[in-house]
Amino acid sequence: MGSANGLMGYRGKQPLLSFGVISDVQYADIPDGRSFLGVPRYYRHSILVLQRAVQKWNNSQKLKFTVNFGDIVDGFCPKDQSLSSVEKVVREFEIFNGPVYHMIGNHCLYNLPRDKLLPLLKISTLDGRAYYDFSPVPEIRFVVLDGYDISVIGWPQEHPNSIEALKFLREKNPNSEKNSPENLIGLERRFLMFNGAVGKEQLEWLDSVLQDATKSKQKVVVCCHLPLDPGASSKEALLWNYDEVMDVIHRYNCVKVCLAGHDHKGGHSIDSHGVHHRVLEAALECPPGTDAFGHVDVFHDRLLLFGTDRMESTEMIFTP
Ligand SMILES: Nc1ccn([C@@H]2O[C@H](COP(=O)(O)OP(=O)(O)OC[C@H](O)CO)[C@@H](O)[C@H]2O)c(=O)n1
Repeated sequence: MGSANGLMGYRGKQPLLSFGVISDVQYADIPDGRSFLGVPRYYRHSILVLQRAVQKWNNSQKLKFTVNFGDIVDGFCPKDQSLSSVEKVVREFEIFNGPVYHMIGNHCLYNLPRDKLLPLLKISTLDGRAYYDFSPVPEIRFVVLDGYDISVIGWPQEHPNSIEALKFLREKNPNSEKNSPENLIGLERRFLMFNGAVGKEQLEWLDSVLQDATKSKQKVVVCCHLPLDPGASSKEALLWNYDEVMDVIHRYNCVKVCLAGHDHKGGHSIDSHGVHHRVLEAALECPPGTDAFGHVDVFHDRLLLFGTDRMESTEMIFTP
């Protein structure tokens, strides 16, 4: 993924800023298991990966903040331990010497509803919304999307977003098991219950943020638990309306990189408009003693992801 030489060549140059990344910790105090497709999952070890990440980020002394790409606690966590487990993982993040920006994933929402989860993750938005942006240096803006805005998980059943999601899912996925992609063809395989969509209001908000970033000559990094490009991800892991989100992004030239989690094996692509998509490898799938986290150096013309162990390093040179 990317060129190791490129990364080495840039060592020693001063980035605009650096930040830490980790995804899909999916901690639970339960024995090791496997995914639906048989990939081993190490539920107790994943928090050790996070601890080593925080230690390394703190030792580096150069990271301005860190980003958690969602799914901090696994859905198999016993429900009477959901709250304490989320608190436990959040406490580990808080050992980091700087701000931590969280986003929500499906597994977070299997454990706690939005009204309980968002305050713990310090996502202080209105009415259960979980999208926001921030600008750590004047030249760069980060946009964090809420991929479960329209979703059948996390909202009360009678919430309009939950009703809209159920209607959509029934239309798009005829299987009685709505997490099953059976008989769905090609990109239709993303219409699964464990995914979600960005709603109309959020799309409008995204458009206004990108308009403002363009006016301010900022380069933008978009972060979302769910991947936004089929080239970087399994079809089954994509945001339901990744195409609508990318249509908004492609109206502007300011978004240079989209980062995501959810598809645990990771991936990298450059789309038709030159936007990089990097899906991060999951902490959950690290066999004991191995790691998957990293830090990103941001330059005017590129992002360099320095991955540890199972997280691949990636050079993402911006398309002008
Ligand atoms: N083909 C599949 C895949 C999964 N399921 C069931 O869906 C639920 C969630 O799956 P899970 O793998 O736990 O979801 P993650 O968010 O950890 O991972 C993301 C995906 O791997 C993206 O590719 C669970 O109940 C599975 O059993 C399914 O029925 N059919």
